[in-house]
Amino acid sequence: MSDLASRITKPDEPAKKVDWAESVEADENKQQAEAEAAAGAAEAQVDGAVEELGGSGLQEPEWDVEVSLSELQANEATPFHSATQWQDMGLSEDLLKGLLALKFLKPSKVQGKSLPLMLSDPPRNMMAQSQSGTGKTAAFVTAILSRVDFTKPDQPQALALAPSRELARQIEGVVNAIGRFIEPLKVAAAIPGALPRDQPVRSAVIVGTPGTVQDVIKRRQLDVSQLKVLVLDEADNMLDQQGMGDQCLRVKNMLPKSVQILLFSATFPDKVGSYATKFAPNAHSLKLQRSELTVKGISQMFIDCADDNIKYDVLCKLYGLMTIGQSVIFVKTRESANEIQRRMVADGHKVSALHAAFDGNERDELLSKFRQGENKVLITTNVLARGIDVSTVSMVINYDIPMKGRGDSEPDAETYLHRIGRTGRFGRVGVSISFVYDKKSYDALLGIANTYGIDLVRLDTDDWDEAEERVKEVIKKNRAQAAYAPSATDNAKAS
Ligand SMILES: Nc1ncnc2c1ncn2[C@@H]1O[C@H](COP(=O)(O)OP(=O)(O)OP(=O)(O)O)[C@@H](O)[C@H]1O
Repeated sequence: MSDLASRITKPDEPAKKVDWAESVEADENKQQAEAEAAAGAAEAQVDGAVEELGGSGLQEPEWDVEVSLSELQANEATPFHSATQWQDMGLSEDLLKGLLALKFLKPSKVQGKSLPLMLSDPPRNMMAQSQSGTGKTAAFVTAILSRVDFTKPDQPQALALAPSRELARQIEGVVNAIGRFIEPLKVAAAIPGALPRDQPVRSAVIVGTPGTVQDVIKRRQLDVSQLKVLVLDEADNMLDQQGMGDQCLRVKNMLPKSVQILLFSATFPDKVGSYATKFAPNAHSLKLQRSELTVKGISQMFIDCADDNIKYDVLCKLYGLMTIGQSVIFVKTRESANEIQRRMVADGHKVSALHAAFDGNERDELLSKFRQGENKVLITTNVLARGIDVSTVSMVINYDIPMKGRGDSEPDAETYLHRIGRTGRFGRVGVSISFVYDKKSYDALLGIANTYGIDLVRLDTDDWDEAEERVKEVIKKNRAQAAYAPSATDNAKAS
């Protein structure tokens, strides 16, 4: 393990022996006492947890609030800071009201930078990259709602495509939430089973998956003659030639030539870069360096399991931590998702599985229960790796390291980044734990760590008390103060 060792940070504190149940109880009491003090700061952040965005509407657990969102947004070093205000962007009153009602008090960096470019006239294409959980959805939804002419509410004018039905539904929710003061606002979801067959789509905004959208256009259910904006969320995934690239191109070719194309993702690997440039020619571009891609609030850890069987035992040991907040466990196949769920349930744990073999309604219901906090642990495949925003997710487990290529020959660094990005949303902290168990999985994780310059923390399973304490500490911190605090040199420069 010498190579990975150079990327590994060992926990620095000495192992602390604590009784797990006692420490949780003590922490709960402390949290209650701290809750009131923290309330002011906590109030500054309401996001995917709010009912309007499909969340439970409950306040998040009163974990230690390390730093308020307003402090985080004031810090230029974070992706949550913007030099501009919503009020400077020429948005309509209704839109401003919608953003502020969601307590989106200030734009994030990607919002502040991309919106003026997307809204400039004549419209120009845009390719925008920003870390996971930094508000790309609100950026393109605000652009869409600024471009639509609401005197023609039945006329399709904007189309957003996403790689999964869950993400399309989520974006539909964000359009309705940000546009709640716009009258009349009509949004349709073009996902399998959601649109009545053979009836025209009478909505100004359509959010869908590429296959279904292609079908409804072909069947002349969707009149695209006046479409002004096309958004591809998770654009690198959507344009991937091995996946949905052809479908997206066919959809684009059926739209008016003048359509403004907006591509958003946290990752734009070189491989799709040139294709994306052809798909959205002459685009404004906001790009990140590879080293900027990891979200600082996510503590990335790994566990070296002796063999494949041990992975399951380790997972069960982690169960107590998984249910402090909410957790997502990523596995390679639907079959292993089912199998792990079956075993865990038989062993007395409450977990659900969600993958593409379930029918649409079942998938909607499962995710809705997870958003509401009814289910705390979700076992899934890459179908939920991208875009899904549940702010109370505090832990992501890579039960299988994501792989791609023929015969899973290469590590899938982009998918790793998207998977771990299901936690640490908009400045929160979270933990990701990746399991390695043989040379292939070890080399794959090393490759990913090298790609992004990640310092992985190794969790020592010989000392569970210490491992648990370490993870629990991170989960309980509501904000990433340490990670985003300006360094001493930054302070010196500023003064
Ligand atoms: N300006 C803002 N102020 C406060 N919260 C915000 C703001 N913009 C977005 N959020 C919240 O941040 C969270 C993450 O946003 P979003 O899902 O758009 O991230 P993303 O960049 O699209 O992530 P991903 O790359 O994973 O798709 C959401 O819960 C959203 O409600």
